[in-house]
Amino acid sequence: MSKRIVFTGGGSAGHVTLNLALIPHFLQRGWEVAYIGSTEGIERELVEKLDGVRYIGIATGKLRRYFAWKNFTDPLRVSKGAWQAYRFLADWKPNVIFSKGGFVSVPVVFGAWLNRLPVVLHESDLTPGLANRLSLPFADKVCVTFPDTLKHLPAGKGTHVGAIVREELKKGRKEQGLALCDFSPGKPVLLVMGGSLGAKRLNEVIRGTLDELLKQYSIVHICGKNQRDESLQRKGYKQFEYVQEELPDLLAITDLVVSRAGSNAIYEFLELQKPMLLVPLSLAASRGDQLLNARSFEQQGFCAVLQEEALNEASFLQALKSLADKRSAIAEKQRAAIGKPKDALAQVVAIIEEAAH
Ligand SMILES: CC(=O)N[C@H]1[C@@H](OP(=O)(O)OP(=O)(O)OC[C@H]2O[C@@H](n3ccc(=O)[nH]c3=O)[C@H](O)[C@@H]2O)O[C@H](CO)[C@@H](O)[C@@H]1O
Repeated sequence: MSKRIVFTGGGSAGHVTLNLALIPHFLQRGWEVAYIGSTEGIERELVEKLDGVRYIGIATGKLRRYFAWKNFTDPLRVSKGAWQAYRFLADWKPNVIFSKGGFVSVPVVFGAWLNRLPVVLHESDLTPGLANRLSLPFADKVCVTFPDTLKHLPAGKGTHVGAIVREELKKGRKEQGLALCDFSPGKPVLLVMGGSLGAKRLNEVIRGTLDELLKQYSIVHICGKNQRDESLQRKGYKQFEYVQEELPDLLAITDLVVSRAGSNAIYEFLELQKPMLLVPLSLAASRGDQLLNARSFEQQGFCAVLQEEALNEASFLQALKSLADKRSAIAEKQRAAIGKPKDALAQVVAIIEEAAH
């Protein structure tokens, strides 16, 4: 009988990306693959495009750090989701569960533990997120992207595997990228990426400084769902809500990046040697994981950082200028870092296969 694996994780693209890179590998090896995600999250849209993967949508709720009426009904939804996950795992009997984190993953990991199934977690931020911290007692192994994350895990549970960057991101074609944006060759291209969910404040600052920026750059602006501003559309400024198959070609024409500091995105830019100005999600809106990711990259000389609390049009233009001035020094550090390849994907696969035994 073929082996079975359940992937879980969701809520934002960052919690799905790695699963998307791993799934084809298991399908090619003849494993049966199921994905447990939420009924309406981004993971459903991304995973349902794949052939050969069974998608199980479960009810989900969120632990919020602020008041919302949903705080009263969400515990019921989480209990329902936990029951749905438990039932599925008991019936389907997978050999192993791989969890990428995000709020949907906690009941799945708990259900796996009740069914005595092995669980492998993955943490791509420098410090473990809440979902992974809750899942930790029920997991057999944890793979991590940043070496320093091991300090936050029980001894022996964690393995540093490094970042997994989708191969297709390295295969972009410049001519296609320029054609997609209708850009003229020659002018440097600035890519602005507000994380998989967009970034409202960053969008405002880009738009407020657009005339100034366009004097020097062509701009690709990934601004998030329903955040396009058609009135600003003009030659040299191309807006996207979210990109999928276009991303490699857009990266191929990119000279400088302005981005949130989600761990997947910043490791992708590092691998592709893009000097980057990181604007981590504010401490008011998050647990501060992006700030730690960004500071770690800054200490290694891979990027410049501008905190959202200090973000305004003047500070942004100044930070961008200083990034442009330092770009060759940054590129040098980036080249040296990626000169030491580590096959992260193969390591994660080996850890999952071992757990499945
Ligand atoms: C608001 C929030 O909770 N953010 C978290 C989320 O970010 P987020 O989901 O933004 O995560 P990442 O930056 O890690 O990953 C985004 C992924 O989406 C891809 N992408 C993005 C835009 C686009 O148009 N197309 C596309 O394919 C990127 O290439 C990347 O692979 O997960 C990260 C990893 O746990 C955390 O560090 C972030 O703090």
